[in-house]
Amino acid sequence: MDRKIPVTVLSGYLGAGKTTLLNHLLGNKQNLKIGVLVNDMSEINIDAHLLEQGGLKRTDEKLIQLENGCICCTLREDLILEIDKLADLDLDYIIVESTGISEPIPVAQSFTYQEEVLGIDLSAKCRLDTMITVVDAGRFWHDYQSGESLLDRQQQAVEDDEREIADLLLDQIEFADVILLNKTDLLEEQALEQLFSLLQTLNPEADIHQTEYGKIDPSLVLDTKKFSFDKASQSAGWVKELNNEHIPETEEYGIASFVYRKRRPFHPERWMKWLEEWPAEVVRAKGFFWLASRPDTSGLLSQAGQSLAIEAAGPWIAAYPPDEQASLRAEDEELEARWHPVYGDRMTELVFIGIGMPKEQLMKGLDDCVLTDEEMLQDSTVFSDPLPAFV
Ligand SMILES: Nc1nc2c(ncn2[C@@H]2O[C@H](COP(=O)(O)OP(=O)(O)OP(=O)(O)O)[C@@H](O)[C@H]2O)c(=O)[nH]1
Repeated sequence: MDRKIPVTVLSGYLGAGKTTLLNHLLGNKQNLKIGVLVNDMSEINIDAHLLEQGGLKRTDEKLIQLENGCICCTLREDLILEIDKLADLDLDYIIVESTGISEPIPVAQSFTYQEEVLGIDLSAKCRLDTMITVVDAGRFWHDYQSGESLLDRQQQAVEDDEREIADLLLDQIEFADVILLNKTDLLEEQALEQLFSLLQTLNPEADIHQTEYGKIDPSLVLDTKKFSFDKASQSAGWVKELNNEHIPETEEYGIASFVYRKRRPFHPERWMKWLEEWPAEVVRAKGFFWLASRPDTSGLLSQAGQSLAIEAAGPWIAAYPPDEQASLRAEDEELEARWHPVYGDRMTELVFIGIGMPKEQLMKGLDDCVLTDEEMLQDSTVFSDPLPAFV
């Protein structure tokens, strides 16, 4: 194979307008021979005439529906198998419409390595070109703030799928190369501009376009050469803030972000209380925290809408035996640069993105959660810790 087939993957929550966009692209594809992989839990609703007529020859087009119904990590084998089949046809382009509940990262990963069980290496035949996420302007806030899981809505991929809808929406937004803010007809101008600015803050690397019924110039979403795995993993606004690349603020709509950095641990009870009274203005928060009662392990906090999760982010290097600490510091310049003579790498670094956030007040509230000078002298075991165990 002398040329790798470019692939565009469409993501977006259920009903956002993926199929509408796909139909639009198929109807405006000029002379491209496009293979389509639809992975839809509901019935396929691509206009039949777009596949049969409109210059698309049956042999050129292939429409495959995955029987298991969903492109998720568990079902990735099906996806790889079917794209591999498509790639053997004489196609110019492949478009994959993933289900509204699939996470984009596992889908993108399928294009980057040799799948062991199947022995298929898609990266030899295909090139992931663009990850598009379609956002429903009319429903975004409703879904994001709903506090519901896929399970609540009976939309889970597998029986015990407890993913929160807000987390899924964010994964899809933060990993995209191109975001289509679709259904712009359903939102007032002002609210639309605000949502547009928020999307820019959540993913400063993405191209964002406003669309109605997915009507977009195909060259903005096909063969853009925008995808790179490393770039996509680093494009989220919170990652940029943590890396000290401050995202420009859009004063007009009150959208702002800041990082809270502190080389003092949180008092578990005061931190828990702060989490329980989560400020409504914060739309997205993510980062690492140091908890006084758990001096060996760093915590990872991730909030999206009503969904708030904490988990272990790995051991603090400062909890390692001194010789191991020394060798790790010698190997890792970045670690060495932020090493503190007393606390080592232990510190809190949390990014907050929100609308109309009272930054000073929030910073003050967080400062009140960290240990006082007196408490700093106490042993980690004296603090009662109501937070859930790290997993
Ligand atoms: N008002 C309005 N409706 C739209 C727009 N784009 C799509 N729709 C409608 O929204 C509904 C869902 O669109 P689809 O394209 O099927 O959405 P989808 O993302 O493919 O949905 P799933 O496959 O269920 O995940 C359809 O009734 C569309 O006609 C738009 O810009 N404005």
